[in-house]
Amino acid sequence: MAPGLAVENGNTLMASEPQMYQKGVKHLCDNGLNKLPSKYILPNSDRPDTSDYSPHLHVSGPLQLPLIDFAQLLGPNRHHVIHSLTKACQEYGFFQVINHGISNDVITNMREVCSKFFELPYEERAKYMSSDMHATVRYGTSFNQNKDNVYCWRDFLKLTCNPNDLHQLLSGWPSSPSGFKDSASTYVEETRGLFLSLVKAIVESLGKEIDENEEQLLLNEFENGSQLMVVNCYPKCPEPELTLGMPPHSDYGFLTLLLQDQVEGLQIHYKQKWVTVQPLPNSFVVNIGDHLEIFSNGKYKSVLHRVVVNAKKTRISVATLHSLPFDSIIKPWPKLVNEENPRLYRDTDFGTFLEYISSCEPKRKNFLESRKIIH
Ligand SMILES: O=C(O)CCC(=O)C(=O)O
Ligand SMILES: [Fe+2]
Repeated sequence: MAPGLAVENGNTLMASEPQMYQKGVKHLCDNGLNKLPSKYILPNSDRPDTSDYSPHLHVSGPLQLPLIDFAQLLGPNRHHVIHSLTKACQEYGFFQVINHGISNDVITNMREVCSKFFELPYEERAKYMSSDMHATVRYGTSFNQNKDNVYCWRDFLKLTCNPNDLHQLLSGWPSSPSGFKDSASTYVEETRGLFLSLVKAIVESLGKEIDENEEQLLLNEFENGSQLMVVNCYPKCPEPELTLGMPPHSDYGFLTLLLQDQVEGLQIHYKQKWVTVQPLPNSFVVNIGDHLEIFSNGKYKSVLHRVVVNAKKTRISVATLHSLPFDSIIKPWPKLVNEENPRLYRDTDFGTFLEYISSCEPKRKNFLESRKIIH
């Protein structure tokens, strides 16, 4: 047992508990744990319902998200795929992309360096810890560790990777494990390429005529847009039914591309129920963020999702959040606003979004609600 630890009620506790939790879940587990510390125990109403939480107890089984075959999107069947995309965005706010063209090597290398990062000694990971929500490299724990009363069972590494500054940003990225910077920067560039193709298809799926010039202008904005990568680690949890890896939230960007491993954990709010998304090897789960909800004037909604943890396997996921540049104004696409379809959201600058996220527990969709115009 590490120095400074004391055993109480069969549970291992630190003499100076608050600091211990700031060091993250991985650190806590590495010191031996057979019971969930109270810091992570959610009130009854917020706990994952065990009938939802355990895939084996699922009445209807895990959810297979609508599949978007990216190769088909680039071929003669594009209009069919665009139609499926409209349906997926409207019904689920989520879809799964296959045949996306990002090679297995790029994905495998990324998975490997991410796993290795969380296996590094605590002191090595701690070099990237920062309480500054605006730091461009940030290792941390929970959802918003400065504000959360109950902590989530998650550690993360967040890297800002905006294309215009990527070269300069890279110098601050973890130098250990070896190959991290190479694998992660390749992954960032490849996911950005996929995002740009998906944005083009999403704009098309909104069903408005757009000439080539207009389209190019719109896409140029995204090309120089913002990108944040979040590597999430959810260690094995001694009492998974009492806590969550991530609370219900929507993502603030335009689209999020998520690479999950084979361990189930992601749940989306679908037809008033929490349903587990079945992992599909080497695919990307894509979901609509708040900015796309605003841009589409509410035609597409950002959907609440959360993460449940389990007692058997550590889970690692990589999310890249893509949107317009940080200095942009997020607003409904004028083509979607007319007399019959009045504008439903106020203009919002990106900074206000980020300010909100760092200043409170950004649970559920409170911020987006505050941007709505009530007619
Ligand atoms: O780990 C997951 O499956 C989801 C992660 C997520 O929702 C996020 O990073 O915003
Ligand atoms: Fe998310």
